[in-house]
Amino acid sequence: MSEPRSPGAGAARESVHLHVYDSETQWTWGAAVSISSSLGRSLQERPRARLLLSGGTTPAAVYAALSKAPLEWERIDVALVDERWLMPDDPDSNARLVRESLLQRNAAGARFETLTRAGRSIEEAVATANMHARQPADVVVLGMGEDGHTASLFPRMRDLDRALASSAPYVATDASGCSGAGNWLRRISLTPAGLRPAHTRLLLIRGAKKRELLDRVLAGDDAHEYPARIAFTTPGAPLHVHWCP
Ligand SMILES: O=C1O[C@H](COP(=O)(O)O)[C@@H](O)[C@H](O)[C@H]1O
Repeated sequence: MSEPRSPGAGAARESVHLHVYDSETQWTWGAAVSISSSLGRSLQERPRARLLLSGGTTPAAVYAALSKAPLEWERIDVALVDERWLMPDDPDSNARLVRESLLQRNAAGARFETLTRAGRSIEEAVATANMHARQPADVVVLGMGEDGHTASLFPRMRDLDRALASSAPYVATDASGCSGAGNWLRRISLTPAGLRPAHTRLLLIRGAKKRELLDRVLAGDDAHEYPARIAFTTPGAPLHVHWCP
């Protein structure tokens, strides 16, 4: 890892643990076992555990592996790190991805909170998400786009400042002007304030491009350049990065 630019930033990077796997299969099972172990520990300590999941193209195999974990899934609340302003059954929604990959097999009995719901405005959806977020997350699974975004916090996004500085766990975002957001500009996203209380943080990434990007992300601390930096600059739990080629 690069030399820290300040004692504070260095301390944050020291709390990043990189788990490297040789193959996608090992990565899938390594990450799934890590999430499952954390949830199991939480269930020993509390009546319910809370799991926040990202969407995108990376995590489906891990979620499918996790769905086979022998956990008391009826005691687990599954919610989303972020969502495109789409209904939960839309094929491009993160909710649909989680439902089809995780909420199957042993995990079919988990309680699932979507961020969007028919007939609900985006402001109402954010208010409901913030109410649910009063229960701190046990495990947060983050992703990172090739532009360095995480959740729905995109570089140069119009209201990135507001989202990064927000004291609310979730905000509505407008990703206009950020090509990484694709056709989905209106979104709901976890903020650093929402990430902070989580007991366990994971970042799931694959491929050479994202490994190079990770090095650049870890070499600085400005979340405006790479919002994915909130994963390790936000005070709280260490970050476990799971990567395979
Ligand atoms: O838009 C999103 O992208 C990120 C990263 O996705 P990936 O396809 O590069 O893995 C994801 O973490 C986020 O939940 C999603 O809404």
